[in-house]
Amino acid sequence: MSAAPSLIDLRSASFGYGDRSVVSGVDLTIRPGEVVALLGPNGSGKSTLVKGLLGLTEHQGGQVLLLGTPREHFREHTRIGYVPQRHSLSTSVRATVTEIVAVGRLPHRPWWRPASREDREIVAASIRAVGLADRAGEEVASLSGGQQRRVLIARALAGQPELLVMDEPTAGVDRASQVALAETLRGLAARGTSMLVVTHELAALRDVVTRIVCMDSGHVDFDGPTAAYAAHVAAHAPGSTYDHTDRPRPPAPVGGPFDRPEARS
Ligand SMILES: Nc1ncnc2c1ncn2[C@@H]1O[C@H](COP(=O)(O)OP(=O)(O)OP(=O)(O)O)[C@@H](O)[C@H]1O
Repeated sequence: MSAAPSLIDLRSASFGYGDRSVVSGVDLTIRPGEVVALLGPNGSGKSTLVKGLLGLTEHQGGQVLLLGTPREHFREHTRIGYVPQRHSLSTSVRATVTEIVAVGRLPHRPWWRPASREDREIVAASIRAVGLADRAGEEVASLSGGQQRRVLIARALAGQPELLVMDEPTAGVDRASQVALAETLRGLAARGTSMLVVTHELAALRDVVTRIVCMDSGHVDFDGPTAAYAAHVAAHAPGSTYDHTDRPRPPAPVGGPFDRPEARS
């Protein structure tokens, strides 16, 4: 086991809304350098879990440590970047890519101090990291949904987080943007960026992910390396309702878990 301090540490954690518990009894540790894919059927509680650990849904039980600090006392929110689900930029926003990404630097300086040269360099590097350097001066409203998603990832990166949490970054965008987003995440992983990625499109991230965590009905039912995930999928009878995508399940697994046709389309 690595001696590096954990970025996320959940012990029997439960999250929900009001009186309703959605996620319960979750143990999860994420360490620096890991790229964890969080999978599970629709409604299994993936978003509730990531929002819960970030303090955006109710913490109903167990322990939640963020960078070693209990969630209730954690104040350094820029150390964990978050790109929420189905979030894109309003087409009515008249701002350039650079201006939007620069917002990610704001928590790092007093409101009255103008951006420093270092701030500007970090913003430019964040835009390069998502492959949008050639669009930096353009208005975000002129970009596709997938490109806007990359702008939001760049904005999170500009905060120089130690962990990047993304809720379905490749969902609902065209195939070309999915490929570009996967390329973006690949580049970040190569630079050692730790990530927790909720996804249904595992195939797109096959060579990026180091570990898979699966949820079912509010519980973690698998947590292990990508190679072991194949056996987990195989253990569930073909044709059962067990499925980590919202598309029809094929009659039998084809090749490895990453090669399932429904995950590729
Ligand atoms: N704001 C909310 N208030 C009350 N219940 C909610 C809220 N958001 C989600 N839920 C409920 O929590 C359960 C889990 O939803 P959640 O969005 O966490 O699942 P998910 O695995 O992320 O699903 P998907 O893959 O469709 O995004 C669902 O029954 C959902 O109706």
